[in-house]
Amino acid sequence: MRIAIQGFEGCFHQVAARNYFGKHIEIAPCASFAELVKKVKDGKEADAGMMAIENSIAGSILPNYSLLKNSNLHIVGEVYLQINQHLMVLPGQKIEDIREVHSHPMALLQCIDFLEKYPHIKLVETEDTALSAKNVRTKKLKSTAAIAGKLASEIFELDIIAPNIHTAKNNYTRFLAISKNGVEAQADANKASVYFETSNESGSLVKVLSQIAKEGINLSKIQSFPIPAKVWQYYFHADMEFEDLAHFEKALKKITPLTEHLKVLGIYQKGKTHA
Ligand SMILES: O=C(O)C(=O)C[C@]1(C(=O)O)C=C[C@@H](O)C=C1
Repeated sequence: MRIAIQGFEGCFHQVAARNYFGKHIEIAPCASFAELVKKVKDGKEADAGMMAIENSIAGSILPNYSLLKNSNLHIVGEVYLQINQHLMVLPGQKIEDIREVHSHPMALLQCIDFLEKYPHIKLVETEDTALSAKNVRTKKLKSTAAIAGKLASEIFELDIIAPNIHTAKNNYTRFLAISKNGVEAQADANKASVYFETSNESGSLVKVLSQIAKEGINLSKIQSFPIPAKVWQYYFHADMEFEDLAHFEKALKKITPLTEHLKVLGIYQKGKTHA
């Protein structure tokens, strides 16, 4: 299988893709999330994709929700990956020599408490963690450090001068497995992602949420987004956990009349939240 990922050799998406799809996949690297979605959609270079959606420290990757909604791709699964961020440099460099730190914006956000201790160091956002590490090595960037995972430090032979610099010990990123053609929901599926709109009147969202609770569904995430064409109106993305497919289908029937434009993005099996 060819799996499109955001990032390049040694990045966290690669690890997530291997964990989910298996060791023998072929990776189709992409410089942005938009390119990832495009590759999965046109299907010439990728059969499926792996896309980060939220992180336990830095929060939701908001543009990815809109990318998903607009692409008509399907969510077929999820994977949670523990993320350990390290500060790495060319051998011999010390923290006092560093003037710039390069990494993916989500990785920089995960390490913001550490980075605030060095206000003179410039933060530079890049396509991904591993590419930042690669650039330090191939361009011989002496006063530049990269924030990336251990795998990248090994591939690009960089020294870790500050290990585990993410703000909280438990740092997890949730990734979604996405595909052009949805797979038929399995009877043992226990999670679904949907989006919907509600009318802009008092209590309309509460009615939906109460119905979800009444049906015994666990709402594991809800996120609101502006609807670009309708100023100050919002749509909602909701992740729901349930017992089995029949349980979800029953609840969905009750929720649908309370919403507008409801769409199921995927029905899949919940990923393991701890390594
Ligand atoms: O830069 C990488 O290594 C990535 O795979 C990207 C990414 C992200 O998009 O959130 C993946 C996991 C980590 O949260 C940090 C960065």
